[in-house]
Amino acid sequence: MTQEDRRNSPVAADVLVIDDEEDIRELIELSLLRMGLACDSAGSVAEARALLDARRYRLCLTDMRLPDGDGLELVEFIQTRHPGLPVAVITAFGSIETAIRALKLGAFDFLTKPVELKGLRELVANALRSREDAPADSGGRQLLGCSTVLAQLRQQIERLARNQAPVFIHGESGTGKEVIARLIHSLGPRAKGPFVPVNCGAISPELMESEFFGHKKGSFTGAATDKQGLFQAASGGTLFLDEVAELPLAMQVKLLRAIQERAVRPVGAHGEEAVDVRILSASHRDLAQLVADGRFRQDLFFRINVITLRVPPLRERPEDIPVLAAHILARLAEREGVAPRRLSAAALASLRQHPFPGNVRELENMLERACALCEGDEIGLADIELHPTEGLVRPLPRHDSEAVEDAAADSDDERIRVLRTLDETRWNRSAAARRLGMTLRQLRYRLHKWGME
Ligand SMILES: Nc1ncnc2c1ncn2[C@@H]1O[C@H](COP(=O)(O)OP(=O)(O)OP(=O)(O)O)[C@@H](O)[C@H]1O
Repeated sequence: MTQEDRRNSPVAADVLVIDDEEDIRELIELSLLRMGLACDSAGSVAEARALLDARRYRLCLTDMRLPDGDGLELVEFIQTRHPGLPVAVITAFGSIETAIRALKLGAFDFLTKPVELKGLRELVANALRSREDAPADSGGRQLLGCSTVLAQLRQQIERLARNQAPVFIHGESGTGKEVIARLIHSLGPRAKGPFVPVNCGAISPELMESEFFGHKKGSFTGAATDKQGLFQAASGGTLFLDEVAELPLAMQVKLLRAIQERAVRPVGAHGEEAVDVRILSASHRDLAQLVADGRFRQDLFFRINVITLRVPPLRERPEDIPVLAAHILARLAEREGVAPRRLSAAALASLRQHPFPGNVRELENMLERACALCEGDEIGLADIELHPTEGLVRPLPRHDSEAVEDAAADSDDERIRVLRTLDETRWNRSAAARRLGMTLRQLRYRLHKWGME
């Protein structure tokens, strides 16, 4: 079959093998054929890219040295254009550094030359098995990035996924805390159970108990039917307490009890119901400091914070920006049904200098805006509109007294900042609050004060 025939063939092969040495290609293809797998092969980076864009594969195996480039380029290409496709590299004996670079870029494994058939078969079987076992819901998002800290974070996540300890994920807004929580859930033994995220800052204090533990019909005005709580909904799976620092103290006591007793009592019910949930939580705030200030209960802090995962802000890992940007641009292009746009070298360089107070979410918003503005297929410096003030915006104080809240809410600058962000997020209040570095409740408070809600 010629490359042209293959491109036009809708039937997917299982594995794409990329090597410029024909006898190695044949050897690999033959062993895979014996495993009942159909192969396509390519002898160069360009040929491989064309096949990857034209057909669907379950696995890709690439040699490192190719006549028009190297295997690392292909690993990067696959992470951005075909995320989710497992790729392994074949490296020359003794070049372990290259293998490590490939793993950091997202390859799942490597083989060394001369290729041993037993090792090859094991690697292929593993790749295909882990794909089949992969749970449907990891939120559809991967934790992308090639920085050393992110590679370490991925390793920690894999380890933590296997046990049941409560994990507190600490990082600024938009750094990927929810992506991480979903990964811990989806890589662990509870993957087939539900993942229930809850934004603790967005539930009104009066309804909190009923939201978490459920209620019985008639237990209060408006309780027209029995209602299941978040704990019951997450039973057998994971309950993710996002913005956990926003929980009122009274609710913290009840939550602690539910976690300790592994049981909840719905509002209006007489007895308790056993629940089996793993608790993950997250916040951009320093919980230990809140404990010291008497704003967060120490006993709950110890319960939920058995292990802390720190997610570094994007400005501490600018090397992740190219991979993230390419991935975001590919996703936007797929949504629009067009070819992905590229970032010019100058645009990329200036992104790497930007402090990104809103982290990956800010990068996503910025690129979405840039795609809307940009006319060609390359996004230039002029399209990315880096507002110098964006980098200077500090998160507002969150636990300060009403007086401080009022002063912040009253300033014109603050009003302009809030309104501009609301416009940018098309009045999606949750998204705007996150970008502004405040809770939904704080945003609502401001809008209410300004007579806008
Ligand atoms: N490493 C990453 N790889 C891919 N996407 C990422 C990564 N980090 C963040 N994102 C994306 O950035 C956006 C924000 O991520 P997420 O909601 O997980 O952040 P967060 O820290 O939970 O934010 P918040 O504290 O405001 O709730 C999402 O669209 C997410 O998919």
